[in-house]
Amino acid sequence: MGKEAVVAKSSPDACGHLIAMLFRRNLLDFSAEERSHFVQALDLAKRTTHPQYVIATRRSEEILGDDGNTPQFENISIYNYFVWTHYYSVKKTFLGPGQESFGEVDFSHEGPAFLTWHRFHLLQLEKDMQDMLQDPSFALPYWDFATGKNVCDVCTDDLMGARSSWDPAAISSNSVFSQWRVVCESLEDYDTRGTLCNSTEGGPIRRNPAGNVARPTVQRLPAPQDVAQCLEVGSFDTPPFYSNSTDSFRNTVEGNDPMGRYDPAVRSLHNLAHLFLNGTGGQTHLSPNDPIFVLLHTFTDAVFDEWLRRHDADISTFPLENAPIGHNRQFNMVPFWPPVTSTEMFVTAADNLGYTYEVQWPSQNFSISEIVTIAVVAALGLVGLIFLGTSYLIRARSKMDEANQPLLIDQYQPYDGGYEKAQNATQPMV
Ligand SMILES: O=C(O)c1cc2cc(O)c(O)cc2[nH]1
Repeated sequence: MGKEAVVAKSSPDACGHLIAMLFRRNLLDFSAEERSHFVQALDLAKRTTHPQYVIATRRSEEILGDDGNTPQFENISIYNYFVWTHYYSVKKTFLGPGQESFGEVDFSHEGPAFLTWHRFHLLQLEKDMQDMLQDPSFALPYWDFATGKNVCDVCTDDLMGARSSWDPAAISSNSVFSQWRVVCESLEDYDTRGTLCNSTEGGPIRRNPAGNVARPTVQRLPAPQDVAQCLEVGSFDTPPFYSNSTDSFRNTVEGNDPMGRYDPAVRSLHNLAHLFLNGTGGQTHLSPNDPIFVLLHTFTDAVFDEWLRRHDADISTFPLENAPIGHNRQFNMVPFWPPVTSTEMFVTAADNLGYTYEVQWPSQNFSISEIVTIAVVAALGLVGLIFLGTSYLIRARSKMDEANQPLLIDQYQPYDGGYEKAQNATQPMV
């Protein structure tokens, strides 16, 4: 059995068969042995040719090559396939030589399918790694990036790689990730020649957490309160189902204003975590090349799953139509094969997908106005209690006084010297 997962229970799938439950855990809770096993598994995935998929390196118009007889496909490693699918989903559309490529289509961001797309992306990598390791209990861990801090706590040499002492934007040579080389970095080629990313590896991963001095707002990670607030947003998504959707859980967790108000300068949660990494992990066409991407997205998926659980997985606000291209709920998510729709991924993971997260969710702090309201109500209540208590005491006291001082009772005969008179009557006269 793999070290990452504890298979403690099973749940029935759609056909009623029992399936083992995978536990996606916090990477920081891993033992030294589990950490090493996970890092080695990622490194093996980077070096192992994908046993099922090849990638297209030219668009459909040129897929048979210059001679019309040479299919333009390449083998690719399991991890680089994960990078390629993300690149393909965000790539610009080539409109022809000399024309600017069209950048308004994004199949995996800025729309309702953001969460469902990345959920399937992770499931595919997890399954590929299980098969590679011949270990069905292998589970991806997560990085709880909502620390509110300005440090990357998983950036250590036993995990995702510390900062190099020589170059602040490089990974320490003690980490295997310093040896990784990125794919899909030839943007110029893709956009001006209409080629597609191929399996050729280029430069090293760049990463400089909290190091973007030009943009102070991305020098600190999201806070736990951001997660708590975002889980309160009631609608999954709202028109226009884009990056300016207000009161939308999807848009909030994706990383616009936590309360769903759109402000192009504001980045939070998922987007902020990407930009905090400040390098390969902050550029959409490249970001999965930095393996922190996997952990950032498992945590984002954990927030999604918690939202589905708390709000009873109501798909009614996931649009059937009018979402950006590729984002309607019954569309196949590009470029996954076999075809899969957002609807299939819009389900609670434990009951339907065979995995769950071990997370302690932050509780919602009260806002200033809520604190003032609570204080006023509490003060009024206290005054009321004091008033009631005092009047009760006064009444009780006066009742006690009446009982303890019978001489004050009206019916009692007032003192008229009768006792002395009677006494005197029985005394013999001297
Ligand atoms: O600027 C952003 O908000 C931003 C950058 C970035 C990179 C990435 O790979 C994503 O998946 C999202 C994202 N957002």
